[in-house]
Amino acid sequence: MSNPWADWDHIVKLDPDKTLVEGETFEDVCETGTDALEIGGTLDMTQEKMQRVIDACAKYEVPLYQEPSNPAVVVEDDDLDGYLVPVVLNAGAVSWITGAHKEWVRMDDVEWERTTTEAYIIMNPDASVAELTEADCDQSPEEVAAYAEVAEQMFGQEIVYVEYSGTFGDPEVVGAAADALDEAALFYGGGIHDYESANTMAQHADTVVVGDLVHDEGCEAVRETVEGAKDAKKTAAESV
Ligand SMILES: CC(C)=CCC/C(C)=C/CC/C(C)=C/CC/C(C)=C/COP(=O)(O)OP(=O)(O)O
Ligand SMILES: O=P(O)(O)OC[C@@H](O)CO
Ligand SMILES: [Mg+2]
Repeated sequence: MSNPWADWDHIVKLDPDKTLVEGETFEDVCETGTDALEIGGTLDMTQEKMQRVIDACAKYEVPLYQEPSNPAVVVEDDDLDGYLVPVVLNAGAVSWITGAHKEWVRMDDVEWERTTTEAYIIMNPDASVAELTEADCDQSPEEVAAYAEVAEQMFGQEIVYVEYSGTFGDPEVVGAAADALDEAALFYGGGIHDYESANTMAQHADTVVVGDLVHDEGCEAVRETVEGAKDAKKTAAESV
């Protein structure tokens, strides 16, 4: 798989278990200016719910990726541009590092040319994803940087994902991860809710991921985060 995310500043992550704001459509989401859609969540995922969102987004231009939270929810669909499959580096339960993946490969004919892993470092202990994976979220900036380096240099990961799902994280942690990476892309997600929060994290991360906001506040709020992320990239480009 080539890496289209090299051009992504902003992703909207759609949770198939949540609804859009009343009166809004997936077309509105696609028109926020986001660079890609990732479909996934931790709790109560099913293939049917995933499929519904894929079908609703298929006809728009924005690249569409599934982020499966377990092998049973993977949807085979040509409308998807690909699969971004988490590997949780700081999981307490080894299943989320390799076990689920082993089962997936055993069960399915994985389309490797459309599949890339995301090396997650989970940092918010209150997130469902932290509970599920029994993640050890007590990590200093130096430790997160070390995880990022391990991901890229030892495990050849193309994407490292600093995940604060549900809360705005520490920019110092994200900056440390960014400094540790050479070629790998750094995704940041968690608590981005306005221009400023998107702008701050996009100064460190290559790509910011916006989740809850689209479901809770809607597309106008998401559009502001797109602007915040894009402005951070513009400013960085101007200063070199
Ligand atoms: C091998 C395959 C196909 C899948 C396994 C993939 C793995 C390791 C998943 C574990 C981590 C996980 C559940 C990632 C899903 C994406 C994610 C982090 C969503 C954020 O979820 P939360 O915001 O915590 O959950 P809710 O919004 O559902 O509460
Ligand atoms: O829902 P939020 O807090 O925006 O987090 C986005 C994403 O990183 C979740 O996997
Ligand atoms: Mg969530």
